Amino acid sequence: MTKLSVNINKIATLRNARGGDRPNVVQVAKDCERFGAQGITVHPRPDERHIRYRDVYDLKEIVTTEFNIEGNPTPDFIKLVKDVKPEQVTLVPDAPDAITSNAGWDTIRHKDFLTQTILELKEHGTRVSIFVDPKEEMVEGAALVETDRIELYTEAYAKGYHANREQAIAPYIKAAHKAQALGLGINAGHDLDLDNLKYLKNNLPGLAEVSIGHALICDALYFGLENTIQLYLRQLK
Ligand SMILES: CC(=O)[C@@H](O)[C@H](O)COP(=O)(O)O
Ligand SMILES: NCC(=O)COP(=O)(O)O
Repeated sequence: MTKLSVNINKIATLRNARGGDRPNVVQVAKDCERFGAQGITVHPRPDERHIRYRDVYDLKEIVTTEFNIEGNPTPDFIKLVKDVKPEQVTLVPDAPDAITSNAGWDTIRHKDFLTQTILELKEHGTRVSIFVDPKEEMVEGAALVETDRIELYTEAYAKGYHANREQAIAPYIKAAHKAQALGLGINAGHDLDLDNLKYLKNNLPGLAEVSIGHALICDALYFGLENTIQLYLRQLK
């Protein structure tokens, strides 16, 4: 079964727009779980443009499914994860000023740093996933840094889907087969939506979890949050 983890970054974007507490991030997370979400994902960025570190502590108290914290493993981020002890942490090599995540780890070049960071986090009882491009050599590198899972960065798939979905998914299938052969769990995320999700799910072997935020929250503006979560879950059946 492929689990749906709802990324609620954009709820915090809307909340921050007025400086108040509406929409309430904690309440939305509770409702997402009540509507069927099998996980909650947040990506606290150094500039706290959307999810703030305070939100992460508050969410830890109420998330009853799986809490997945994504981010660049800066010292502040590592402290946050150690304090909160989520079910999963996903390490992403984002530059502080990146408008959004835009690359996977070079697991070969950063082998020592990733290994040390991953072991430190696993010692705190958190499952570790690392954000990687669909390149077999990067997956091979991931197997050498003690990570539990990889998260395949699906922006390229989403961009190529409408033009030629067979071509768009091909590197992801190869990367997933390589990950399975190496005993790595497989997550996926970034720019997944109601158009491209089912094809990914049906063709990617061993897909354990998708984390979806931007498109899902945009869809909820038209279809409502409960209905939208149900629509995404139906794509994963
Ligand atoms: C790693 C990943 O793909 C998501 O966390 C994405 O980066 C969402 O971040 P924003 O909501 O800031 O775009
Ligand atoms: N890891 C991907 C994620 O959490 C959400 O990405 P997106 O759906 O907002 O592009």
